[in-house]
Amino acid sequence: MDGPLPPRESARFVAARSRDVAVDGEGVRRAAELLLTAASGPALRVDGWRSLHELNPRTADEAALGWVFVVDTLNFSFWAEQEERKCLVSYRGKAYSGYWALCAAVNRALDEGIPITSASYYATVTLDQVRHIFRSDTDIPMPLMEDRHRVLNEAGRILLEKFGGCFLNCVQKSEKSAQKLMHLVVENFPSYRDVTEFEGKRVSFYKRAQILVADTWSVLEGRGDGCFADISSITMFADYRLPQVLAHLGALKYSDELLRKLRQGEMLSYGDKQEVEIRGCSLWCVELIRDCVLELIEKQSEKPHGEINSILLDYYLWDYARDHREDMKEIPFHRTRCIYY
Ligand SMILES: Nc1nc2c(c(CN[C@H]3C=C[C@H](O)[C@@H]3O)cn2[C@@H]2O[C@H](COP(=O)(O)O)[C@@H](O)[C@H]2O)c(=O)[nH]1
Repeated sequence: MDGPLPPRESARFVAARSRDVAVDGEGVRRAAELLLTAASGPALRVDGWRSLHELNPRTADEAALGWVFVVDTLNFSFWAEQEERKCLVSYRGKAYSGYWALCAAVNRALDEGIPITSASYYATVTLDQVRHIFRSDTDIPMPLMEDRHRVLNEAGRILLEKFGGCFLNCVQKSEKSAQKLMHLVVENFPSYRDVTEFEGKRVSFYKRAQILVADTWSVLEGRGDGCFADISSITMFADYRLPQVLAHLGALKYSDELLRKLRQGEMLSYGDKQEVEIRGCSLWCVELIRDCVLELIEKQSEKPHGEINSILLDYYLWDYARDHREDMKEIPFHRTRCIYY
């Protein structure tokens, strides 16, 4: 059986048939203009990944890649049932939530002498140890703890069996191709197989596999083993924050029926028609925004130093969503519990 449509083609297919979610041309242009103002700044640069985020690794070595691999293996489903009662992890005097709580817990474990980024450790780590490592300051635990334990054991065992326990070996097998690395990850690590069906077609968004490639490129600052010739073929990462910020910017429109569901906090299952429409249209929307940004850059005199791609636009929009949480309260995010995003 042939594989699923690749992410970009999946998004195009879904967006063309979507009924409850639509990409808005005017909103795409407005979002592109917002991003253009950032294009010459530090945010839309591959070396921004480290300098802008204090929890990210300070080095560009094998240990840093090991950190990226274990974090992106667990990079899913942090949203809380009630925004005011959520998992928090304090690290070096600062409390973090969501994705950053995951990073803070990993760094806290390393400081405590727990080798959480070592495959030989997390291949056999127990559920109780995982609960301790990712413990919350509040009485609200990080969601899907049992799933986190399972995917950690699975990823650790496979990394030991197939790549000598070292993610750098997997990166080097990709021979500086982002697509090859993404497929190596999806073929070897089942928890990364973000594939579903839409109107009879198998579609893929590969959110965690793509962000793993992007974070590998970022932690290596696009140099050496991270100098991927085809890095711009990686799309945005179809999570639950990007749709929210794209809707907030007017680039994505929801039907009244879907908006009512989202406002009521109704859960959508992974693979539901409306859930796939939200993810597919978001991915397609960022592709159109990128095309628009590149068009606008063509028209202006000074050019940004490096290539603007969907990864850098995604990172910027994701950070924007976190910084504008208050302004976005009216736009709910969709609630899906799964290990894929
Ligand atoms: N589209 C996209 N989704 C991303 C990321 C990140 C963090 N990555 C980079 C950002 C800074 C670092 O430099 C990392 O490289 C996490 N997520 C997703 O968001 C959700 C968590 O959200 P909240 O509950 O608010 O923490 C969850 O699905 C998580 O998987 C990204 O960048 N883009």
